[in-house]
Amino acid sequence: MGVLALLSTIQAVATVGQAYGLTRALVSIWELHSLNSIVLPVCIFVTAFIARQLCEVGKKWVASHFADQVVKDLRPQVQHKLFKAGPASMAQRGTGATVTMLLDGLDQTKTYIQTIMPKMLDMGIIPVVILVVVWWENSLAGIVLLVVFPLLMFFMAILGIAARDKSDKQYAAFQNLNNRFVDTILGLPTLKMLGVSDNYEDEIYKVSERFRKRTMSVIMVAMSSSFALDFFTTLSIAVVAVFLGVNLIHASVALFPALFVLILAPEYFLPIRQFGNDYHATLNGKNALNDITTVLQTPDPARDEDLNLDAWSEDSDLKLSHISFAYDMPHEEKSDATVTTPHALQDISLHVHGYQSIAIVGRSGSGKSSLIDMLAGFHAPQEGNIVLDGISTTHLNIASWQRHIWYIPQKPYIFHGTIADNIRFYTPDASDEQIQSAAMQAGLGDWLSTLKDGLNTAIGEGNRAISGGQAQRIALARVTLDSSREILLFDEPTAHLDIETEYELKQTLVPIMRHHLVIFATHRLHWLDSVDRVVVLDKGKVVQSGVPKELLTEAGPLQALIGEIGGGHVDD
Ligand SMILES: Nc1ncnc2c1ncn2[C@@H]1O[C@H](COP(=O)(O)OP(=O)(O)OP(=O)(O)O)[C@@H](O)[C@H]1O
Repeated sequence: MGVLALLSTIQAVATVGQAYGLTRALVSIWELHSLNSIVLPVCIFVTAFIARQLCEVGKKWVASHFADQVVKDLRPQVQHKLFKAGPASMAQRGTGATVTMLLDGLDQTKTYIQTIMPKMLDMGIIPVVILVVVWWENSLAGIVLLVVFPLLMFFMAILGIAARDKSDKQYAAFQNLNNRFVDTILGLPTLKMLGVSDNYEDEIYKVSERFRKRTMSVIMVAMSSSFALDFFTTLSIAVVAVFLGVNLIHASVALFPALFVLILAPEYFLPIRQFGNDYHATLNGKNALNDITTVLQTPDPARDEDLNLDAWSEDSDLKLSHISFAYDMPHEEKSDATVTTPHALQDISLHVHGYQSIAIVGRSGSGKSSLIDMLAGFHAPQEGNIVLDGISTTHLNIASWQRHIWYIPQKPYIFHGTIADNIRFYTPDASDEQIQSAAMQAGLGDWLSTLKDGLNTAIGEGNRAISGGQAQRIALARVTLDSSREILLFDEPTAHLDIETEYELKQTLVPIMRHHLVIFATHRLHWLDSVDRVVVLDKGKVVQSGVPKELLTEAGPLQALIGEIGGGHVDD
């Protein structure tokens, strides 16, 4: 910043020197002096011109270097913040908007910083230096310039506010477009299957049209603003010129000061004009920077690094008391005071002790995944209390708790790499034999024998596609590979498996359950024979809880659920 300010000051002095040399040379020629008399002014002009250009290049280099460094620092900070915020926050922002912020947004921020910062310094330094010189030469011309400048700033601010409002809307439309686009790409198989991909194409077209119109309206404001700025500066220069011309005619001012001031007048307005033009051109970068700053300023979810859980053993204890939780409202609904989100979990009390296996069942939307996510520490309850091994805490985002957890979501993520890499993802030191054995245990044997490269087959984004069931088996293989974690949280661990494969996997999972705390959400009620407890959820509340055998004999919510589903699968 200091270097940029120094270069701007040198540039201001060089601009004055350039105008001085030019004026001196012109006046000498006008007054018919010898050619020798213009050598020095021309040298001054050329030196000042070169110095000015060098300053310009230097400023660009420094600003680009600075912007590079800022973006280099920002990128890991934003990533770290997003990782800390967890999957719930990502779901709320939208994948498309997040990816755009991290890729295009950071590049736009770089352009914004490297363009606007030197222009702001120029605007603050160059006109002041020129004004002092003009005032020195002709105080009345100085007064004209001084009066016009705040007026110009005022116009620029008004137009800037109008452009900013439009640009905010355009940026929101851009984020919406990105989210829609990613949504459509991810949902393409469903859209094709339902035969509505054409409708979605129309929808994307409409959203992109909206974005186009908003972009056009930003460009309109930017163009009118540039026009207004140019008009007013030209008018101001004309006023100065007329004023000097009249004084020249009346011989109340000499030719040199009049010409010198006239040549300097456009230079006085140049920084503000350049700032105005670049401000509009970089509004997207400004919005991206705001977006990034908002992410960075979002308070981290409460995380307890101090609460220490050495291990989960047969004597360990977890008590949730009167827990309630509601998801954050989507951004567009936040401003609407009449909209409230219903609680996903309400007044939940749950006592878990030692190596138990607990099935959480309920209709779709009853809160099973939300409860599992809360146990994994992704959501902090808004009400209620949690006591972990005798220590009270308001949430389970606890480093030492999460170190003991295995969490398998409904759709386990498969990373770009080989099957073996994916299995050893959380256990990087596992040997090939251990991976092979974990793969067999998870029921991957038949599939692997059909693959030419076996465990070394590349899968994940852009590689060989795999089925949902295969992804879940890989996730289960990760679990069997790591015996150091005693708590298993599963959200529909067998949702994508056919009943025969599920039965095979059940044989693998049931022995694991005996020496682990296993809590899993499931729609498949045959698991009830293998678990110690079942918790029935309905509309976010625990409506029944107990030993499955006992609950199955009495009329109640579990019976009603079984009645509804008929077979072994609970669904609406
Ligand atoms: N990210 C989210 N933002 C807002 N509301 C959500 C979010 N995720 C879930 N919900 C809402 O919270 C409630 C509970 O959802 P949850 O996914 O926990 O139910 P579930 O029993 O696991 O359903 P399913 O069996 O269909 O997976 C539902 O009303 C759902 O619409």
